[in-house]
Amino acid sequence: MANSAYWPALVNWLQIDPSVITRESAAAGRYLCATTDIAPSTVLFTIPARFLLNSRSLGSHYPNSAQLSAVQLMSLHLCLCKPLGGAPSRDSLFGPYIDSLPTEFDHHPWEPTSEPPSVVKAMQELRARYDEDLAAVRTYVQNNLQDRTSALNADIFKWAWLNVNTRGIYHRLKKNRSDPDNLTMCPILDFANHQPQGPTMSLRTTQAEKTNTAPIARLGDPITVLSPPIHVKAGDELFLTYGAHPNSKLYVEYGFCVHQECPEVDVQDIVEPMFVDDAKRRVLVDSGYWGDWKLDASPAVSYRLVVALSALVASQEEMPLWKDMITGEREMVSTANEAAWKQIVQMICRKVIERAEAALSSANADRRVEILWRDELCAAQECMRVVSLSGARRGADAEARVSRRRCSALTTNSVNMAVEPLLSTRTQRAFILTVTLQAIIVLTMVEVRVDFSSTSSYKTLPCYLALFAFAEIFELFMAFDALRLRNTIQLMGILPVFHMALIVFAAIQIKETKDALVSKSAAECAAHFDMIRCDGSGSLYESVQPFLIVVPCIIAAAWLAMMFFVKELYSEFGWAIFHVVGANPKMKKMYQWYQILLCLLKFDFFFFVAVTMQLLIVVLVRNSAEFGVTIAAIPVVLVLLALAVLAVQREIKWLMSIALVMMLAALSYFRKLFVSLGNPHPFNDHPVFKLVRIYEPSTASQYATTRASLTIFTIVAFLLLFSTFAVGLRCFADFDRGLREAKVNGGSYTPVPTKLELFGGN
Ligand SMILES: C[S@@+](CC[C@H](N)C(=O)[O-])C[C@H]1O[C@@H](n2cnc3c(N)ncnc32)[C@H](O)[C@@H]1O
Repeated sequence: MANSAYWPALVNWLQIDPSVITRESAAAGRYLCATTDIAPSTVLFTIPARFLLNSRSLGSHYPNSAQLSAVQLMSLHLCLCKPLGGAPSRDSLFGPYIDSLPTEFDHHPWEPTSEPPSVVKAMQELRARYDEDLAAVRTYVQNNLQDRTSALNADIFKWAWLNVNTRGIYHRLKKNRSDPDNLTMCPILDFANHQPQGPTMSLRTTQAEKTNTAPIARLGDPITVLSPPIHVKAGDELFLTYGAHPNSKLYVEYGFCVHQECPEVDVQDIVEPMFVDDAKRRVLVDSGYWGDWKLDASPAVSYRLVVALSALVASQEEMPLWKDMITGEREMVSTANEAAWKQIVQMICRKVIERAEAALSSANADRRVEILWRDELCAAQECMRVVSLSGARRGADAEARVSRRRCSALTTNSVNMAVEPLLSTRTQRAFILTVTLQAIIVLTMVEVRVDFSSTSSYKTLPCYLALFAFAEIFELFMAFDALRLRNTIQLMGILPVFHMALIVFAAIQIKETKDALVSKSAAECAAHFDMIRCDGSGSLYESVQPFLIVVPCIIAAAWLAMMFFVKELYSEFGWAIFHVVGANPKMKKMYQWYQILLCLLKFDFFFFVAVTMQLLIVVLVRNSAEFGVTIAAIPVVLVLLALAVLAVQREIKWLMSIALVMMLAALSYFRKLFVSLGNPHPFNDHPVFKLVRIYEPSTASQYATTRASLTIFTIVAFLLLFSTFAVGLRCFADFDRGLREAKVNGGSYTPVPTKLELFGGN
């Protein structure tokens, strides 16, 4: 039958009216698309079990079919029933379906041409699987179907086998979930092309899968296909995700490549020859870490490769430490060992880059092969960048320390919690030194050189200085904390945002201080000079002005230096995240939200204290009820913040719920305070605060600066708390999804499956 006529015959045979149809494109062959607008996750069609081509539906039609695997039996049936010479298939069981299959696989990669070595190896493995199946089917036919031996043509068998391999999907038919015979071909669904990300169709969980047993019905369960979880318009293509496969696998198993965000390279062909020591090879084989070693763009090196290379460079004495590492008892063998394997990784990267560049410079007729080489180049370049930033520079230091460390490393059983000990790299030390130095200089100037004791009536100035000193100490704490936790988000929060705000705040204070101090006109000062209220020679303002100007300059210079170090630290900490939660992109995303929340909670603390400080120093009347309420609020809020940290770290749902509700209450508190500050009228009857003094004409000028800064601080505190609440909800949604275990287990690195491994192929 002509291939274009398959569709009416197919739906007629299936006796369904699906809201989908097939179309054809030059790039991806036939594909499924919607015939009408479709609501999210709606049933598109159901294929009854008798129309599914698998070991159950075929088994009873072949004698001793248990001698064959599902792939072999399905391939045999297709081979015997292939439509020939333009006529329809003569198969009474699946004829209309077999007529809808592709007529040839000319473009499917079969003989290696100029693919990367790991792809060539995968192609050879696929061929070995094919040869084995062909041999098994030949034996079976000779023993059971003697009259059909001439029908077993190798070319036709290849066509049949490739159909099964590219169109077979997982379908529960056996007792054991991992039985390779849980495989079927499903009419209509098998027109769906692959899309690695984004909303795709899905299959309703079958009864057998729900009860985790073999299906009760003789032919198994039907397959119900659901539309993507979004609105689909008529004419839109409907995709499936075949699995989270790299291009090498898509190419070898399915014959196509797609754009990959995070390509990877299998480097077994480079690493294997490095193991000249048979004993180490055996250790890796016995522990299950032999092979499947990859470099990728993120996080750079697969954990299996880390384990293998650590063993490769470990001395005999270090092998017990290596064993502790793979059982999760320690993070790494030693700093020196890590530096050494990272150097080998760089060497591997160089080799991959060289060979990829050579392959890409020679014209390649096949676009797919070009993509495969580009993936290798991209993954190796990115890996090289990350590893050289994180390891090479400190490799030299580490090697110098190696002999000293080796003895102690061998005698200690302590678990290394971090990738590198705190402050062990030059970048970390330089970063913290910069923050500390600028804090010391600024604090010294603020506290020692600028004596405002004589201006105690002007509360604005001591308040500003107290705020500034607090901000410097807070920044120092945050910097240490970010390094300790390898928290890149916190680093970003400190630098471009917080430190920049400090510069602006310091710069504004030059004018604010002048406005607050110099209240007499030049004429008044000429008549009667007042050291505090006048400007000019001998005045207080003249003595503090140089410091007011120097402070923002120092902070700005420190900002530039810190920017440089943060860039380096960012790459260095990429490793740490990998060590904490592994390579899984979903897990990394969850970890990033978690880091953002912790960071926001710390900034909440700062802004809460800053607002409270200003209220207590300049606004509230001592001995008033409001003063007491504000003092009492301090421990409550600090406990709230601490509880929120605990709740998110341990994923305690009830505690997190309480923390979120309290955040909402605190938001309304800040909103009220903000409304009060924005109101030009006095607040004698404000329920919480009496901000009267700030607006009284007699004292208004003294508090002008504080009013502005208090308003800004209140807005920022409100926005921060609001963001904390929103991010808190996001993190709450991630509770019980494996992040806590990943953090606790640290070095287990078990990849969490992120996509349905739907289509066949191993
Ligand atoms: C299950 S079939 C899908 C229907 C198929 N296109 C057809 O013409 O019958 C799988 C095959 O579709 C093609 N394919 C699927 N997804 C693709 C994609 N994203 N890009 C290119 N080809 C794709 C490949 O040839 C693959 O082996």
